[in-house]
Amino acid sequence: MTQVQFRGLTKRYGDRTAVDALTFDVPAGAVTGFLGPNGAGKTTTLRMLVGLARPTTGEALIDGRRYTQLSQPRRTVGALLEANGFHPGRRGRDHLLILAEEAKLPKARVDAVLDEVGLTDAKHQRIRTYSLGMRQRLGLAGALLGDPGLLVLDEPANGLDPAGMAWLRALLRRRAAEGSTVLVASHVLAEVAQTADRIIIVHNGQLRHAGPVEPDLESTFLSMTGAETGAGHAG
Ligand SMILES: Nc1ncnc2c1ncn2[C@@H]1O[C@H](COP(=O)(O)OP(=O)(O)OP(=O)(O)O)[C@@H](O)[C@H]1O
Repeated sequence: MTQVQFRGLTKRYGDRTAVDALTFDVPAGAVTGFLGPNGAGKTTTLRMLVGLARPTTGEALIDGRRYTQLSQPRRTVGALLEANGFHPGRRGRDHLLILAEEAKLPKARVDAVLDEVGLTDAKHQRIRTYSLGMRQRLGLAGALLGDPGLLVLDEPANGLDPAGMAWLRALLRRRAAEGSTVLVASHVLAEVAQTADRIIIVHNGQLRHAGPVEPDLESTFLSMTGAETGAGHAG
């Protein structure tokens, strides 16, 4: 069971505060949807959780430690933050083999995760030939490689077709049922309503709401994020 805690987490870029004193917990054995308008600070928060950005103040803790203090990060945390960071000329399976080798994970995990994300038939294709949805699946395969107790996913449904979204939902539900901690940032409220147990809503870097998924998620979201929601706060 992997516990995640945010304590006064703050990130400033110059005089812009992207993440503003966020304090909340993410429970194990559940899918937590992380919601907020464009520019609300979701990606920055997740990047700090997985050690890709340094907090200005405060901390993001995984089982009481910062990401950089974890002894086996890939076995503890699986992250999908952007599906563009691939070498286009590399084959899907080779990409995962390199990750496995770096993390000292058994090669057998590569074929297991390729199967889990439905890419077995495409594993020898070069990544440049992959569709966006296939890249998302490859990114997820990388996140699953170390069989981690915590999944941190930023817009994982991007580019997935309806069958892909149903598959992703089942995967996240299964992981949570097995005791994993699953934190998913998304814009797609309908998808979150179907997948998540709990929601966190942020706006202007601040926590606006934390609680179980409610029947009318859209109303909750709109009231917590105010009239600015539709105003295109793309940062
Ligand atoms: N490297 C950076 N330098 C300067 N400002 C940044 C940087 N990264 C993020 N920001 C700013 O921080 C704020 C939060 O951005 P962030 O990407 O975390 O929001 P988000 O909730 O993930 O948005 P979206 O839903 O559009 O992906 C925005 O105003 C953004 O412009």
